[in-house]
Amino acid sequence: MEVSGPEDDPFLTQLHQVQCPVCQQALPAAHINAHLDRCLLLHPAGLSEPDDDESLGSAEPSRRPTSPPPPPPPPLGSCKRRRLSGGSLRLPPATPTGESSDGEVDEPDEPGPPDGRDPYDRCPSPCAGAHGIPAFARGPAGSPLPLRRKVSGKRPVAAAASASTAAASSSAAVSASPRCWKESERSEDEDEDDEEAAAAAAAAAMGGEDDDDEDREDWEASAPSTAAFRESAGHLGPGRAQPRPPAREEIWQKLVGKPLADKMRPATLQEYIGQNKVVGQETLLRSLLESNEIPSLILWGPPGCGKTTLAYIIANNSKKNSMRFVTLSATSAKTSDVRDVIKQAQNEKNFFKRKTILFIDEIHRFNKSQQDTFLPHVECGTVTLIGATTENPSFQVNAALLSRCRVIVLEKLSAEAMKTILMRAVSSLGLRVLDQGRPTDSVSHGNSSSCSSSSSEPPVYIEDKAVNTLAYLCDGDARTGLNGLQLAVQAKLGSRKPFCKKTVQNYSGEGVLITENDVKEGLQRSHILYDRAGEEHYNCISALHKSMRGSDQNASLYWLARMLEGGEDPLYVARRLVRFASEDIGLADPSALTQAVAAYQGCHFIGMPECEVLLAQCVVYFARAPKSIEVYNAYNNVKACLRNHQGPLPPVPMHLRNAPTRLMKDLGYGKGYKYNPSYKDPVEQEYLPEELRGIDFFKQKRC
Ligand SMILES: Nc1ncnc2c1ncn2[C@@H]1O[C@H](COP(=O)(O)OP(=O)(O)OP(=O)(O)O)[C@@H](O)[C@H]1O
Repeated sequence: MEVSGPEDDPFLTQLHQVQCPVCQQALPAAHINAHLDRCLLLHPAGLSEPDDDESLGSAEPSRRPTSPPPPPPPPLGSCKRRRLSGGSLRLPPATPTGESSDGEVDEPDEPGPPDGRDPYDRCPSPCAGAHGIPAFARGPAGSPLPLRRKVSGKRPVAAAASASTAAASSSAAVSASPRCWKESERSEDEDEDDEEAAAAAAAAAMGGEDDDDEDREDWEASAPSTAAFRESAGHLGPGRAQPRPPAREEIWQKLVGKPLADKMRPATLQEYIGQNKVVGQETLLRSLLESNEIPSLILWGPPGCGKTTLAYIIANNSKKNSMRFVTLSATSAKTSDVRDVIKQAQNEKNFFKRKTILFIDEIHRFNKSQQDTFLPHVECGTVTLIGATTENPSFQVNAALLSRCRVIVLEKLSAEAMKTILMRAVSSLGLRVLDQGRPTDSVSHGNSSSCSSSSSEPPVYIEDKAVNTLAYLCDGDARTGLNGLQLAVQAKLGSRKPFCKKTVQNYSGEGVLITENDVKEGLQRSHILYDRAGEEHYNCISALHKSMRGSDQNASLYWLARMLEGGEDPLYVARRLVRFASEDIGLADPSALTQAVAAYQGCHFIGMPECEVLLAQCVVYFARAPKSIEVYNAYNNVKACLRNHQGPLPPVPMHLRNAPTRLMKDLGYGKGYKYNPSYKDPVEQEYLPEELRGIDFFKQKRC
């Protein structure tokens, strides 16, 4: 909350005198800004006076209250600090989005009073020291640059205000990025990132653009943020000076804090790699997004393929079009949270005609009745639902809800797409890619910045092969790939072993080299992508069954190993083998059933890992065995016959009935039955009900 002071009262404003920091002249507070403009022209070096700066700077910490009680009216002359200090400027909050506890994001607020913090305090750029008069930048040689603001035609306060606008827009840009709108995910250091970005934008606006590029780069390297990452990845477009090739410390700093995958999250469709079937040019979803017609969607795909990212991109898009975007995670949200969101959405629709998009991550974690809560509201358009799920929505999402949503199937990212994503990260970290096939001087730079010849620090390299391997090993999961890269780099930089030039042919430099092995270790593939409770469980067992049916012993072993290595229960596989023995091998090799039951019992006795070979033996036996579905088909025919029968089922013929009592015998049960062993020759006897006489379930397809 801003503290009110005498300058707020027109009478007191006239009455109170302030001292010009340039010429030291005392004059009414209301005239100080107009005076400063003139004074700066007359005394261009005036602000370099160390005493003044120092006095203002040193006064600053004590001025900043932790909790702001209204101060007593200051004595004459003391209000110069209040008037000129950055803290008294009406700056927007560092994070201009207000979010409710459920993650709702509102539009940026109007610029308001700073909430007790001076953003300039945080900026380590050269002008940050000038707390009192933040706009006074200095030239490279330390000379002040007073004319700069004259060119811009802004007074210090006005310039600072425009800086604050720049800060706001910078902050808004950051807040529009996905990592900011999810309140629950915001960490303190993210807030700091935003504030620092805002302060930097303010500093840049005040101090000019040319001189502080280098300082700004330093600052960005030491205060990593999404903005800095995106900038170094070339997102800010042409015309920006490329950052200096970063040394180990700078790279290390960039990796501190949030996971690399989060920092690299794309904010626009242009940065969204792969998934062309869904969001490529001329796809339905893209045109809907471009025309701002967002239907209710279920995004279905494996982990790390970009579901949440796509939702964030839609969020950015919808915020631009003044829609509300509310996010809930089904892992933590309760039904009451959903109701609250719906209620707010109704109010927004009724009173402000604003649409609400509700994003529910992991929607499959909501039970059916929770899903029912928003069904009518999706139906009537109160909310547009976007759900993300790794599970097959046909099983996990309420059928009624499903029919009101368009299901978008995202695929695992291809190795090429993964390579692009990884190279983007490599570039933004400032690593250089070492292509072993090329001679020394053609080492490709991950960052196209100028060469490090000017840098005293040895550079950090990553083998091209290492990036390729990572792209393949992460199995289409961008999060795994990026975080694997992060771990590899951190582990290598942490150990601080420079690489020996002999290790890489043709390279004669010094520095740190991240190799394929580092990447493999970083990826930590202790688990194979396999979800015992979900989709992958059914996919793999189906692949095993089909491979055995197709007599492909290699594929059969592969799918078996993939399940067992992924932690599947061996008894689950063994049960499937018992079924396969009858369903697919049947009477072509009746001992298959015995094999399967034996394998089941063996697994039961000895468990994993020893039982894996039992299963492997059985699987290969089955893959090689002759196949017959004769029995299986015939039995299906019988079932169909029963199901399709019209009217009451025919009675069991009397001669086939058992007659354990006298009464039953008297009633004709068992009468006329021919006991086969009593006959030397085959017995002529009917066993089917009369109306089914002559039917052959083995020949016909269906009854
Ligand atoms: N198509 C893509 N283009 C560029 N980066 C991507 C893409 N998909 C994912 N990423 C990167 O991978 C990270 C994880 O992606 P995201 O959170 O969208 O995955 P997800 O499919 O929602 O996974 P999960 O189901 O596990 O939540 C992102 O932060 C982003 O850096």
